[in-house]
Order: sequence, then structure tokens, then C-alpha cells
Amino acid sequence: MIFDIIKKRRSVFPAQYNDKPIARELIEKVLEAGNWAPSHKKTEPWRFKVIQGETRAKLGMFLSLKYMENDPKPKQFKVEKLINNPQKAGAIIAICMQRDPNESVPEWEEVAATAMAVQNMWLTCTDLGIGSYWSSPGLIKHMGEFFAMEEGEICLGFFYMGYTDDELQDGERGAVEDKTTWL
Ligand SMILES: Cc1cc2nc3c(=O)[nH]c(=O)nc-3n(C[C@H](O)[C@H](O)[C@H](O)COP(=O)(O)O)c2cc1C
Repeated sequence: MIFDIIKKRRSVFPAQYNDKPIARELIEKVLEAGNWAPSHKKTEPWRFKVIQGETRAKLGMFLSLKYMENDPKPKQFKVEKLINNPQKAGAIIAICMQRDPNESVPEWEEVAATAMAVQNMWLTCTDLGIGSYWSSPGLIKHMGEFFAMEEGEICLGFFYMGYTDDELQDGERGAVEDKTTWL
């Protein structure tokens, strides 16, 4: 049941991934799930850039260099994490949002629609037994220097994917009653 998958979905981080590769058909399935997200006026603003194989190392190098360039006091452990994390992933999908050139809907709706695409992808990964999470480092503002982006396209983060041998912990949430008003 969908509710069980919603509750089972967890953030699974690169440090938890094993070396098992992710089949291309499964990555395509995850992308297809993202593509079925709803969007106001059917703008379908989500854009995906799949980073695999050797491009992962290039991404790690790019992010670490950008970090060192922009942080007056870069920390060695962070440099290493930025270099190594992409290579631990089976695949990384850069999550981008293409603003409708006609601005037919407010920008937040296009960000929201893209986030719905990510949730579809995350739940699909959970169903497929693939660990994943949405990473949104400040460095994403430089991604236009790493891959081509269209006018009005912005990068909202990275969707990391990898198999894990870890047993995942149950999630925790505050009571929904505390966040709900019945009128
Ligand atoms: C928009 C968005 C951005 C996120 N960015 C990060 C991030 O940069 N680093 C991180 O460790 N987790 C990030 N997360 C994952 C959250 O930390 C995680 O979803 C939260 O702790 C709840 O854990 P769960 O996903 O296992 O339920 C992000 C989640 C969302 C929805």
C-alpha cells in the first residue's frame, strides 16, 4: 500500500551505499515516476541530469574546487567528502527546474511541482529497494558551470541513489494533530 511506502521512505546517504550498480532500466523507471508529477498549467518544469560513471568523479572534483574557491577557511574533511560522496553513489540525478518563459504560474508553483517529482522518485526508489536522498548544498548555485542549463533553469539539488546493506531506522515525526486545524 502506498501509505506503507510513504512511511518506509528514508534519506539514505552516500556513506551508507555499497558498490552494487543500479541498472539503467531502474534509473529510467525512477525518472519516469518523476515525470508523472502534477504541475499547474502543465508546465512540467522538472529537468533531470543523470550523472553516472566517470562523471561522478568530475562532479566531486568540481564541487570540492568550488567549495575551496568560495570558503575563506575550507575544512579538509569537507573537501574530501565533496570529492568522495558522488563516487559512492550508483547514480546522481541533478534536480533542475525550468521556469516557464511566459511566467504563466508563480515560481513557487514550479518549485513545488519539481519537489513533487522528487517525492515520486524517492518513493519509487523505496519501492525498488534503492536508497536515495535529496541533497541541497549551497554549491548548487554554481552548477551552470558544470552542465549546460537553459535560460531560466535553476538547480535545486542532487538526488543521490545507491543500494545499501544497512537496516534503515524508522522515521520520526511530530503528531499531525499539532499541525492541523479542523474547521
Ligand atoms: C528539499 C530538501 C532538501 C534536503 N537537503 C538535504 C541536504 O542538503 N542534506 C541532508 O543531509 N539532507 C537533506 N534533506 C533530507 C532531510 O534531511 C531528510 O528528509 C529529513 O531529515 C527527514 O529524514 P527522512 O528523509 O529519512 O524521513 C533534504 C530534504 C528535502 C525535502
